Amino acid sequence: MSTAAGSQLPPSSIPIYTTVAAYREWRRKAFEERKSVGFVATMGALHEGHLSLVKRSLAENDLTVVSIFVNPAQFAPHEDLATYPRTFPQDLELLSAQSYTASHADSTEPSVIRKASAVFLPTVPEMYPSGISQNTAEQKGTFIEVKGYGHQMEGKSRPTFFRGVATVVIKLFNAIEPTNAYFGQKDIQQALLLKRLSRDLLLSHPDPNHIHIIPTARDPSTELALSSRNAYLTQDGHKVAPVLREALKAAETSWDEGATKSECVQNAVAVIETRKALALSDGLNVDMRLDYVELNNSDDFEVIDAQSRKSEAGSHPVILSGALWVDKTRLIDNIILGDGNKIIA
Ligand SMILES: Nc1ncnc2c1ncn2[C@@H]1O[C@H](COP(=O)(O)OP(=O)(O)OP(=O)(O)O)[C@@H](O)[C@H]1O
Ligand SMILES: CC(C)(CO)[C@@H](O)C(=O)[O-]
Ligand code: BAL
Repeated sequence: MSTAAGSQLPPSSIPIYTTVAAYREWRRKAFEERKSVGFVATMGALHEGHLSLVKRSLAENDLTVVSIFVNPAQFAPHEDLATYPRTFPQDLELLSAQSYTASHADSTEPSVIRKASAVFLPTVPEMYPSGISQNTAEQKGTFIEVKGYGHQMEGKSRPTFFRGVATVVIKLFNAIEPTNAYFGQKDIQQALLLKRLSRDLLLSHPDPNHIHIIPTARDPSTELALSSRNAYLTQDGHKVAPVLREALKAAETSWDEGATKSECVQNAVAVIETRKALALSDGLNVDMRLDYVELNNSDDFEVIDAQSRKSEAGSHPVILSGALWVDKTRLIDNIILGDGNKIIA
């Protein structure tokens, strides 16, 4: 299949658009034909987590667009932009293999097999016409901040992260004009913040109710949350990485049993400390550093009170989340306490 601009792209059964102008030609036809467009934004190095988003989009939309763009603005200068895994030919193969059979309500009509309709693969200058520095003090041009919602949780450790995410995602929404967009629960703060961005900026493509949060896909045997950065883990790193999920599960159990927030966090930390000690005695060559375990209100991301308990929170969703460094890999994970159905849908 020919591509809009690229000559060095691998052969693909899915059209690849590298410019906004070429993509818009395609999108115009979809508008004219009144086709719904589902959108999955990614940074590539695709895995089953990304594919679960693609599957949902294929099931719920006539057409599905996947973007692959490693966004410099969301990486701080000391972070891993240069080494972020880039596996485009493999990504295309995985995407090409996804399909969904849509049957008509009227059973006399033949069913339709849906596959991803387009890949949006822009260059950095295409997305940042005014240029882009990872150093926010040097940046010029237009940036988006969702004030008050980007400094807690992940934003505490990555202060410029959500500015970079909000900026690139508003650009992607403007370019793609999706009917529906799909984001993963693994990055829960990101997904909720993007819903807020859509609400605050009165977006229609997508409106906040058409931004969907999909449960975290996990390794079936260890429950480790799938993540592109897991590719950085060594063999020993893989052995200890599931402990973040185990720690969060321990905190969830404590919460359900009526413990205070502060006791829940202590229990999670204890699980990680025990695993660290075991790794040492087993002679594993691995460096584990807990970044945080915290419980935050799902509305405003503020930290909940140390003495809060489940009985006070009721069914209102609280985000139990954590980040753990295993050598150079920063793992994140979360569990929604309370009524997760108010968030994940
Ligand atoms: N395990 C997962 N389950 C469901 N969705 C996921 C999972 N991992 C990532 N996603 C979602 O896929 C989308 C693209 O994410 P991204 O390309 O950054 O992948 P990633 O695996 O999260 O990478 P990273 O290692 O940088 O965190 C985001 O909406 C993200 O939340
Ligand atoms: C949403 C996103 C594609 C923006 O670059 C990225 O933050 C991600 O992959 O989660
Ligand atoms: N999935 C989050 C992308 C990032 O950490 O940059």
